[in-house]
Amino acid sequence: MAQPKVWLGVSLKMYFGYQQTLTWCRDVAALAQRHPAIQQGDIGLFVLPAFPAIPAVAEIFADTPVRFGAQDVCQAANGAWTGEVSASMLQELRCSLAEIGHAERRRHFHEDKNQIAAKVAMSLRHGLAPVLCIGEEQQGHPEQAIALCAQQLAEALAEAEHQGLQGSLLFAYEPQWAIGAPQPAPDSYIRAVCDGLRQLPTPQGITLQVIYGGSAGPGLIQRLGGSVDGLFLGRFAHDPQALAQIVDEASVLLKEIR
Ligand SMILES: O=C(CO)COP(=O)(O)O
Repeated sequence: MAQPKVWLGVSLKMYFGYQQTLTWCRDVAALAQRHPAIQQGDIGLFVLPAFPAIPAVAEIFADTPVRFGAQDVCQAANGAWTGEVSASMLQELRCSLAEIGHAERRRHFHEDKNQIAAKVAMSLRHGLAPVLCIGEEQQGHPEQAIALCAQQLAEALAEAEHQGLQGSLLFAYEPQWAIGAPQPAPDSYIRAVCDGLRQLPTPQGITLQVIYGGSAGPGLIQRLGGSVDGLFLGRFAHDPQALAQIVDEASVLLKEIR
């Protein structure tokens, strides 16, 4: 299947309970069913619920183009890794994506670059597109952010390159200072950084699309224009109507710029 021109992804983090997750996903499934740009594959919608909800979410999205995946994946294939979930089990559950290296996991669970590189490789090995989260801690100049992200991207892809793995990767540029904030990073800042990130080299056989996350919500995708390949949403997609508005904005943008 061709890659969508615009991605809209939502991580539910640990905000919703089980039933609340399913109710929200049913609303998203209905949105996907009625929206031509999603049906035609121009907009790729994906949802990352908490692990226990994945089988039920898979049922809800079964007859829709909505992709789903996990918020994390184990770096090891299987074995004595209490509390972890393997890439192969996610594959069995029909996940197509695995989020890796979110700032909250780096902060609370001290995930380091070696773990992240191993998770990227493990995901690609099992046909899961990594949603690789990278972003600077403090706001500075766009050039500094690009340099730091470039280094983190190279580190995250090192193991996959070493193993000669192929696949597509979503690079979620998430400046840490803009996550959980009242508003996203300034438009000009996001555009400058994402324009730079889209030029970064990748190992042969690995393709990359850049999406922005960090207090993204209605109005942002149009302001960013063609500088990003989509958005990675959190809180501001909890209201299904807000998500529907963002989908509408993305389809207007597609008509304008592509
Ligand atoms: O971290 C994010 C997406 O994974 C962004 O979350 P918020 O949009 O809630 O800041």
